[in-house]
Amino acid sequence: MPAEVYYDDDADLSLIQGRKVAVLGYGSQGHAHALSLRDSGVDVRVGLPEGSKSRAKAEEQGLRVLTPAEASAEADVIMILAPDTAQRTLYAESVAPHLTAGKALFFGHGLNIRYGFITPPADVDVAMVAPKGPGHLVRRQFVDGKGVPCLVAVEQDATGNAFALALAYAAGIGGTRAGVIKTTFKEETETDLFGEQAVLCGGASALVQTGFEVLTEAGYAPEVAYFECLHELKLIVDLMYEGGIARMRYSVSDTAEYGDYSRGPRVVDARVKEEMKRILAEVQSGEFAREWIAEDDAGRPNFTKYREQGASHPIEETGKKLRSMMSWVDRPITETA
Ligand SMILES: NC(=O)C1=CN([C@@H]2O[C@H](COP(=O)(O)OP(=O)(O)OC[C@H]3O[C@@H](n4cnc5c(N)ncnc54)[C@H](OP(=O)(O)O)[C@@H]3O)[C@@H](O)[C@H]2O)C=CC1
Ligand SMILES: CC[C@](O)(C(C)=O)C(=O)O
Ligand SMILES: [Mg+2]
Ligand SMILES: [Mg+2]
Repeated sequence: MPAEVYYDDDADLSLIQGRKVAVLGYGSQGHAHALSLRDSGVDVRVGLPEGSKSRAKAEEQGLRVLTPAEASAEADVIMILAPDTAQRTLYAESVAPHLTAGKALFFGHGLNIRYGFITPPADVDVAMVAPKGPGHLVRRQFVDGKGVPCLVAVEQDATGNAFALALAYAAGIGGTRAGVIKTTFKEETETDLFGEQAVLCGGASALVQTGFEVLTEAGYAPEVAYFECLHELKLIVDLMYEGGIARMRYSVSDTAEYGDYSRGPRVVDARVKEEMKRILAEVQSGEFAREWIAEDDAGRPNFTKYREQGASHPIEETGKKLRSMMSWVDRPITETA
């Protein structure tokens, strides 16, 4: 069944302009939501712990910063944009005591609701506004008068108005300029986790690193391998983004197109598809979510090791050198914050 899509004309921005909104967290998503809501005429406060390094940034950008508990007490729409692993404790200590009947609890990703780490009371609205893109792009698009498409879902509709309120919130961050798709917490959470693990982050990183290793181990220059396996990937993905895989195949040489058809399925073969299915099953059963929360509770020993290994991969050193020669590429990721 095709998804239902909503645009600016379907949203009533005044619904969110008439509420007090607390954005808890001021990272990638938090800064984009808080600044864009404010610019859309919404009464916003940011909730951050006393020692948070994000406090100074939010204040510098003209936002009122309170503790998460103070912000939750004051607001009637509370958007949780702290890291997924911090949300359980943040909710229990600072949000739940102030979550009185008729308030709305919003999320940017459904993990804590989907896997039962947070169970809100029955008399509040529970909804999600999840931009399908990184927060810095969400903000940049909004400032440019455009928007990043969002997913909107309602888990609990205590007031009968939860979807309209979520749609208004999505309009406030530019989402309805691009299109908002109605989904469920289950669908958003499971597809988001699968997508970032198997394709977007895990799959793509492993593909790039492995291609780079094969070329450099065979004696080719790391700089040439970097261009082939990482730099040009953006150019290829941009073509897919603009017009699908067909547009990319139209634009590359016939030689590349034949290599794509005849060799690509040998790289991502039936074994890889089976592994993707196992990854999806771990997401659906909650095995991944429980593993990740336990990893965080234990102080992230594996995460830290993986991060160090990734940072010391030879492709990073080569990339750093090459990107410094390309001024248009080497720009800070926090430029919108
Ligand atoms: N990154 C993205 O683009 C996307 C993220 N999401 C979802 O959005 C949510 C936020 O993720 P993301 O923006 O990446 O997070 P970030 O890690 O970028 O930022 C987290 C923010 O929360 C603050 N924070 C940490 N602990 C607490 C706490 N206990 N109370 C309040 N604030 C706290 C951090 O402050 P400090 O500076 O002190 O660390 C920081 O400002 C997640 O649910 C994620 O899955 C959804 C779509 C895309
Ligand atoms: C692809 C990663 C993501 O799901 C996102 C930016 O949408 C995330 O969790 O950061
Ligand atoms: Mg995502
Ligand atoms: Mg995600």
